[in-house]
Amino acid sequence: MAIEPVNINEFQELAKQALPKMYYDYYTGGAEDQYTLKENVEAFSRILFQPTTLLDVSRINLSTTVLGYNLSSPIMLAPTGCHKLAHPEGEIATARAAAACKTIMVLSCVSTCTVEEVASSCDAIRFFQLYVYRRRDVSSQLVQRAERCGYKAIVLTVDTPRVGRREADIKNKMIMPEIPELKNFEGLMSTEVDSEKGSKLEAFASEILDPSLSWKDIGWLKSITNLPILIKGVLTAEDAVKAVDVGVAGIIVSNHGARQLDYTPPTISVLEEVVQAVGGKIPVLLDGGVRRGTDVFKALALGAQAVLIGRPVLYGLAAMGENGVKACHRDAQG
Ligand SMILES: Cc1cc2nc3c(=O)[nH]c(=O)nc-3n(C[C@H](O)[C@H](O)[C@H](O)COP(=O)(O)O)c2cc1C
Ligand SMILES: CCCCCCC(=O)C(=O)O
Repeated sequence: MAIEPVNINEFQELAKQALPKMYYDYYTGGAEDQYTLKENVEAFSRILFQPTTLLDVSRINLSTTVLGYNLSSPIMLAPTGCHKLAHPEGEIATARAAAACKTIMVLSCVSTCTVEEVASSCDAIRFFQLYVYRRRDVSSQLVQRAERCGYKAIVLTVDTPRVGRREADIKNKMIMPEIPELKNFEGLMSTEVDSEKGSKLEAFASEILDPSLSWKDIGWLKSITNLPILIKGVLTAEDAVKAVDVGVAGIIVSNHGARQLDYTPPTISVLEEVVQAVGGKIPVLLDGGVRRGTDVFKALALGAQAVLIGRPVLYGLAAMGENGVKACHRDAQG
């Protein structure tokens, strides 16, 4: 009889068995020495509890709200690219799991099911994650499509002026943009990459991502959408204050799962400074290394409104499709 995984590390093992090495390496890897990758998880382990006792815990309610939406627990699904590399149903399976778990799914703009396909697949609460492209018209069309299909917020990722140096992807000549196609771009922009060397993902990203993106562009983004905007990739009090000043609706403390700049601090270690700088004016969320309910509890205790999980979703999806995502969401609650 097959053994039921009981935690996210066991799901990771199953994902490793299920996936071709190139895709497993893409999902699991971080940038360069992967120092921050390890630290994202280990920094949680260094925070210990000193519990008081004899409190009535017979009735526990894990539910919370994010931007006014009710969630069954404070664990959302982070945007991650290309779910069809993990499972043929791709982001549709993930969205159905989000609906079943009553949580928010943030759809990556580099998804393998379109914004529209995901929207019509179920009634999950969906946010749309945006990269800003050199072709601003492509970014605006994606935002407008998301708005038309009922996505509730735009999550602007600000830590990716280029894709980080992921050495496994370089060795594997990671070919994610071509197989399968990045369907949101169909009819808008070519996803073909003319490069024989290294990571094709990196080459593709350098061609299309706009490295000039800066604070003034928040005004541009606000001018093309009525949706609330969250900024994903804040790691300092200074940037948190700027985010409040430009009028965004929320902040995600994130180092992109340690896939961008290596040697950034683990996210849990900077959460408190960001929360203090924001002073309760907007919600602060966190992702990076969240693998257990105790991690979630630590993030909430340090001021996060909720957390997001990235790789755990991909491991669940690769291992068992929609049911695997549901199980990983449950396991992240502890
Ligand atoms: C395979 C993979 C793909 C990702 N793709 C995106 C993306 O398209 N957009 C984005 O903003 N973040 C992306 N991320 C980063 C996640 O949103 C999130 O910040 C990170 O995975 C959280 O860390 P965790 O994996 O330790 O939970 C990706 C992460 C992974 C692992
Ligand atoms: C626009 C191409 C870049 C896709 C990067 C996906 C991502 O964020 C990740 O792999 O991490």
